[in-house]
Amino acid sequence: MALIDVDLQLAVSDGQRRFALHTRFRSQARMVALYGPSGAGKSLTLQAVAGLLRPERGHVRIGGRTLFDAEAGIDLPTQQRRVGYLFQHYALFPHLSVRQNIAFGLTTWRRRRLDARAAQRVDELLVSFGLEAMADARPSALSGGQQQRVALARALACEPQVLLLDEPFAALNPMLRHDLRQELAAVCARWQLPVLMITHDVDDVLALAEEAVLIEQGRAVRQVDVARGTGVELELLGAPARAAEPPQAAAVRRLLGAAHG
Ligand SMILES: Nc1ncnc2c1ncn2[C@@H]1O[C@H](COP(=O)(O)OP(=O)(O)OP(=O)(O)O)[C@@H](O)[C@H]1O
Repeated sequence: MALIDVDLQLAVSDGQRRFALHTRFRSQARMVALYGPSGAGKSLTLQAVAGLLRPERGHVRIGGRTLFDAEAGIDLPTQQRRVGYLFQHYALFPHLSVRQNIAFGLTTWRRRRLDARAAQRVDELLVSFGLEAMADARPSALSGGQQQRVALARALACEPQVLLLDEPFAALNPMLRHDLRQELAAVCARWQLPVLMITHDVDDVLALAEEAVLIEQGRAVRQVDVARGTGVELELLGAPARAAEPPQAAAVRRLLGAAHG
C-alpha cells in the first residue's frame, strides 16, 4: 500500500476562467515534492488533500487512512484529517505570541484555555524548536528562521499524520534557505511523518525530497526518483521507467527543468 495515494479531479472557476485539476500519483516515499510552474495546480492539490477543497472525483489516502473517497462517500472534515499545514509565508497571527500561535489549533473560539495535555504539548514544542526564550514574543520580533520554526511547531501541534508544506522557504533569503532546509529535514526525520511539499526551487527538491511530482497545467505528468535520477511519465503509468544519465543531481534538474522547456 502506498504511503501517499492521491487521485484528485476538480474544477475551480472565478466566474470568467475555469481551471481543471486532475492530479494522480502514488508514492512510498516519506518526503514528496510537488514541483512545477506558477499556476500549475500545486496549491489546489495541497488544499484538496487538507480538505479545504472538495474534489468531484477521486481519493486521498495517506498512511493507509482514507481521507477522501468520492465513490465510497468518504469526506473527512479538515479537523479529522490529522493534517499539519504550513502556509506560504507562514500566516502567523501577528497579535498573538509565539506560544499562542503554536497553541492556536488546539483551542476553539469558545474555549480559549488549553487543557493540561495540550498545554504540555505546546511546552514540548517550544523546547524542541528552541523557542522557549521567545515564547511570549510577537512574530514580528522573530527572524525569518524563527518564524518558520513557529509555523512548523504550530503545524505539528495537532499531532498530524501528514505534513503539508506550501513553499516552506519562499519567505526566506537564500542564505537562510540552506540552513533551514537542514533543519526541516531533521524535523521531518524526527517526527517520521509523510510530507508533501510544494516548491518552485529544484534545490529544495535535491536537498529534501525522495520523490518529486512534476505538475503542469493541472496534471501530474512525471514522477522523479531523486536518489536515482530516474523518472516515470505518469500519464503512461505502467510504461518502463526512463533511465537518466548520471550525475544524479544533473539528471533530476533536467527532468524537472523540462517544465520550463
Ligand atoms: N479559488 C479559485 N477560483 C478560481 N481559480 C482558482 C482558484 N484557486 C486557484 N485558481 C486558479 O487555479 C490555477 C492553479 O492555482 P494554484 O494556486 O494551484 O497554482 P500553483 O501551482 O500553486 O501556483 P503558484 O506556484 O503560483 O502558487 C491558477 O490558474 C489559479 O488562478
